[in-house]
Amino acid sequence: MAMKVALLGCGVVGSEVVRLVNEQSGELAARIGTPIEIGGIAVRRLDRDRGVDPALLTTDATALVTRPDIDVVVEVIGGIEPARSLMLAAIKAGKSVVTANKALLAEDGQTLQAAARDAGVDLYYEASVAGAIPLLRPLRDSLAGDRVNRVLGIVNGTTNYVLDRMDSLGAGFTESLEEAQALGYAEADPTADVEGFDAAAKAAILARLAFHTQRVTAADVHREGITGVSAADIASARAMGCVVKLLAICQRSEDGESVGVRVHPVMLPVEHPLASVKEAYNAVFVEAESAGRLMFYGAGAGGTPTASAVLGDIVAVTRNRLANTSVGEGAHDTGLPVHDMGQTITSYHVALDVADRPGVLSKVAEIFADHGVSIKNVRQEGTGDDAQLVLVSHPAPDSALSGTVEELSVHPMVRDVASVMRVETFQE
Ligand SMILES: NC(=O)c1ccc[n+]([C@@H]2O[C@H](COP(=O)([O-])OP(=O)(O)OC[C@H]3O[C@@H](n4cnc5c(N)ncnc54)[C@H](O)[C@@H]3O)[C@@H](O)[C@H]2O)c1
Ligand SMILES: N[C@@H](CCO)C(=O)O
Ligand code: NA
Repeated sequence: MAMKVALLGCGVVGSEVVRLVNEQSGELAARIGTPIEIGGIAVRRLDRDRGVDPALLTTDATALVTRPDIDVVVEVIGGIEPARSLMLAAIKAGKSVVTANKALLAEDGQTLQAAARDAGVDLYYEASVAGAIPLLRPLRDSLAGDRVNRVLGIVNGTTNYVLDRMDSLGAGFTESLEEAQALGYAEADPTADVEGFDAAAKAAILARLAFHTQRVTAADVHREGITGVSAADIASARAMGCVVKLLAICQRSEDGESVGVRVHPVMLPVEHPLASVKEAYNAVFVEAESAGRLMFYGAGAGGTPTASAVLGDIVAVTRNRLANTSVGEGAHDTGLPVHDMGQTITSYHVALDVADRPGVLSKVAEIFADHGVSIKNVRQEGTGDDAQLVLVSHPAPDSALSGTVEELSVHPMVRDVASVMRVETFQE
């Protein structure tokens, strides 16, 4: 008997899921041992030609998710509601659920996982982080016997595309964002991309899986987007042999008692493996105690690559159903809390427009020292009234670094803080 899939949403990702399920039906049946069929597709409007059998379309998603013949519900609507209610209704009705919805998982993944455990069904969400890249199941399954200490990644394709265009072509922010939207990478509201909300949601999901701590939600993630990244920042990064990337960083504290989860622009040395990730590609660097460093790379956005991850999950949950089993994810909770950004150890790059006069450098150095921040290197560019001091700090608590910049920004000797950005180092 065929496994029946109900699809919720038929947009960029959903329409590709339909196409792939139909095109690959023979191969999928052979691999799984049973055919997979699309049993129904919930859409908002019936009057659009989607190239699918119109008899499959319905506007009544609630009825579809509880229909007795449906085995697996695939949610690709996005957003919190009605996605959450529909998924909970599906789970309660004994269906396994596959979703690409990072916003919902980051906000309320705990509720969904608990419901799935109670119902003895699966909730799979590989497409929600880094699109096509197999990342969540490697973290959940392959690294289940290891201790992950840090996850560092480019997890938003839109912002990587924009930053890459600004850096490699000198393109403007707005035109690059419009291109990313036209290519189907951006969220329905691209503010979610450029202000870092999308990456923050993914960071929360990654932190939960990496550190087995259920309590991380998107609200716990320190978030800064890329709207403040200027051409001057990108030029400053270049002068230091760096590129600017928006990174999601999930890290255990030194004492192992808490975790830090953050998303912000970073100056990354060109020799760092993440620095060469171009266009809308994603890449995630995982540092584990026994496995060492691992890197996952590939297409993080776009309808077809994302649909590939959705299909992989459909196959996995179908196999589990046939074996009469489910994963029961989220039952083990280390309860590790999230510490404040201020406590996180970071390094800053600071470029200051100053006058080239005696005493300026020593005053700037004194302000760093007053905040307990040690300077790693300093260089001067230009002379006279157009001088710029470029300083890179040693690692220090983020609160000490932001305090230093705050004091510098109001000091009469500093004409302007031309660029401030955190710096990641890399040792081979
Ligand atoms: N596009 C990508 O590259 C990508 C990558 C990874 C994850 N995702 C995630 O996949 C999900 C879908 O993204 P998308 O890019 O396909 O979005 P989309 O806006 O293209 O598609 C969503 C579709 O859902 C429909 N919809 C909205 N409310 C509905 C309802 N109540 N009932 C039925 N249909 C409804 C919309 O009309 C739209 O066609 C989101 O959670 C997104 O974050 C997208
Ligand atoms: N808007 C997201 C889609 C993939 O989750 C991105 O640009 O990465
Ligand atoms: Na993925």
